[in-house]
Amino acid sequence: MPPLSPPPPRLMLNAVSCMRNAQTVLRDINVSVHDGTALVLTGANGSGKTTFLRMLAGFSRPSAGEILWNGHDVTSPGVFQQYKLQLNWMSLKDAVKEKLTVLENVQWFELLEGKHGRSAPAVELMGLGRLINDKARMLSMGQRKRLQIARLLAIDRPIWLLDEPSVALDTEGVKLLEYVIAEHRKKGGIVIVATHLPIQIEDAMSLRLPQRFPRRKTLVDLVR
Ligand SMILES: Nc1ncnc2c1ncn2[C@@H]1O[C@H](COP(=O)(O)OP(=O)(O)OP(=O)(O)O)[C@@H](O)[C@H]1O
Repeated sequence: MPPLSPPPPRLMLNAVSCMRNAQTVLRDINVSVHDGTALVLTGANGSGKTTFLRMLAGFSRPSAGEILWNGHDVTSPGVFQQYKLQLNWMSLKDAVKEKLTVLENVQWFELLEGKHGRSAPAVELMGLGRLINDKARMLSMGQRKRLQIARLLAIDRPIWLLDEPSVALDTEGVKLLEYVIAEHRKKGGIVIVATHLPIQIEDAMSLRLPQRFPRRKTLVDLVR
């Protein structure tokens, strides 16, 4: 029997560029992402990390190149409908509904997904069990972030797009985030993270986006 060829990447970016506000933010990006892997995006403020995630989420289209999911261009209408059901997008805007309880905030998304029974364990895992019936408006910033992560777990889609997921989390919260990322990958899930803060993600691929404009001297340079 001939040697088996490795499986094709689940996601592939071929020479992708992306414009925002008539300016090229991302230029000629090539990345292959297989099941169970993680990609960490780093780079200076404004280098395009959020733009990268937004483009993968389908909010912006590539201005050049192609994004392939299972070998199909995600911008094709038939493909996009299926592709977007694979995605779980966690942005800095937390979409927490203040008048609902912590549990209802997670269940709301779970129900939309046609699933049930995952919300309470997810809330417990994220250390919010004591607050499960409290109104979400009572939550601190870090607790709101934990609630967002509980939603990821309850919705349980394969491709996670996480924009600064550890902002506002305490040390235990970051450990929980690292744990849920590792568990998701063990199940074959994909995690793409934009971050400035160190997160321990084993064997993650790293993509550092270049600074977009030559840097001008700042007050910090002058002080140095
Ligand atoms: N809504 C918008 N409309 C037009 N241009 C935008 C918009 N949001 C961001 N940009 C521009 O796109 C570029 C990349 O922004 P982006 O938010 O992707 O960077 P980032 O790497 O995520 O930055 P940060 O580290 O500050 O979060 C920036 O130069 C910014 O000015």
